[in-house]
Amino acid sequence: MAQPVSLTRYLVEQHRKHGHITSELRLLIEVVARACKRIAISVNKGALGEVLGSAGSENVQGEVQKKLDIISNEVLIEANEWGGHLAAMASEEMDSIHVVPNRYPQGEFLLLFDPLDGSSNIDVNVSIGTIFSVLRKVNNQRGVSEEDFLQPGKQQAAAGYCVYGPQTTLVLTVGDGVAMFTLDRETGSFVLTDEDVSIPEDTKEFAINMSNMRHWAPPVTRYIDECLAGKEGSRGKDFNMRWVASMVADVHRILTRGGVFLYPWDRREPNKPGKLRLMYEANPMAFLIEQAGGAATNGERRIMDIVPTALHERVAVMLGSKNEVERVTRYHVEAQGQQAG
Ligand SMILES: O=P(O)(O)OC[C@H]1O[C@](O)(COP(=O)(O)O)[C@@H](O)[C@@H]1O
Ligand SMILES: [Mg+2]
Ligand SMILES: [Mg+2]
Repeated sequence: MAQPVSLTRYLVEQHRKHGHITSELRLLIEVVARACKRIAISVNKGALGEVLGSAGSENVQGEVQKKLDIISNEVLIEANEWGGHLAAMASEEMDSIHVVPNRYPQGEFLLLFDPLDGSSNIDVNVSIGTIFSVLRKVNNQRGVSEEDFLQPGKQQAAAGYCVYGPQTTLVLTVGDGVAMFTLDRETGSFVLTDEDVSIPEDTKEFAINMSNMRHWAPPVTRYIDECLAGKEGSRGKDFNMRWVASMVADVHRILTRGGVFLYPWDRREPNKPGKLRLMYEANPMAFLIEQAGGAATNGERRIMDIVPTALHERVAVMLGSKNEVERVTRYHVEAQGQQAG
């Protein structure tokens, strides 16, 4: 039987054989993976570890923080502060960037994360996760500032997530396809369990929070109405629906068996482009999805082409099986054309 391939060996091969990553980036990814293992331990303890429930505080976006949001954020900050060639970090749970102190020469990477995605699922024992994105610090002549982070997603050096579900699975791209690693709890290492992940171009499964239906824009209503009409409608096939309400779990399903995920703009908060965060959620997931042959747009344009103007910027998200994402994007473009005409 072939020897299992650990995350470390996979990264060493990406570095040595394929020249895709530097040893500094390899180290950084290993530190993030180690932090995810520690978060997985807290998640698994649940009520025994007193990690469930609210922390009684709010984050910069005005959302109530769960204890596990804060614990996961601290674990990631602590692990990466000394661990891996970083200039600074940014997190969904922190108001502003965290500059890595006193390092000479200054680290060349920027790390962004949603430390705990799917917070509403923590207390009910449903899959949650950590999402991360790595950028390069473009200008190394001066100190680091928030401005350094405002790069489009296409400039990501690496991205991934770790889903804490029935298995703990780390999913990673360094721009050379998507690989999945399952945590072997007996040995404590992430083992390569899937490589060259590929999303089918067509699907019969969509993911959207249907309770927001009355607030959607017409192109989203049109797309979902057609799915719901099934065999008898214009699509000529029946669709299934799934909504975990943890983006990591919904994206993991799509990377595993295809599907389309929509979190569109809606009328509840009309001044916000969407609910999900561009830098911590949409960009890393878009990178993974594109690397697996899928597509990711905000209904108008490729997510990874958007140049952010603020760290905590929000965005509408449509991602997954290519033909479905192209269809719902086309509906948005057609609706704009009608408005303009
Ligand atoms: O409860 P809703 O509105 O359906 O939102 C679910 C979405 O919110 C999120 O939970 C937001 O993530 P956080 O838990 O990191 O705030 C996404 O993971 C998910 O897709
Ligand atoms: Mg999230
Ligand atoms: Mg979160």
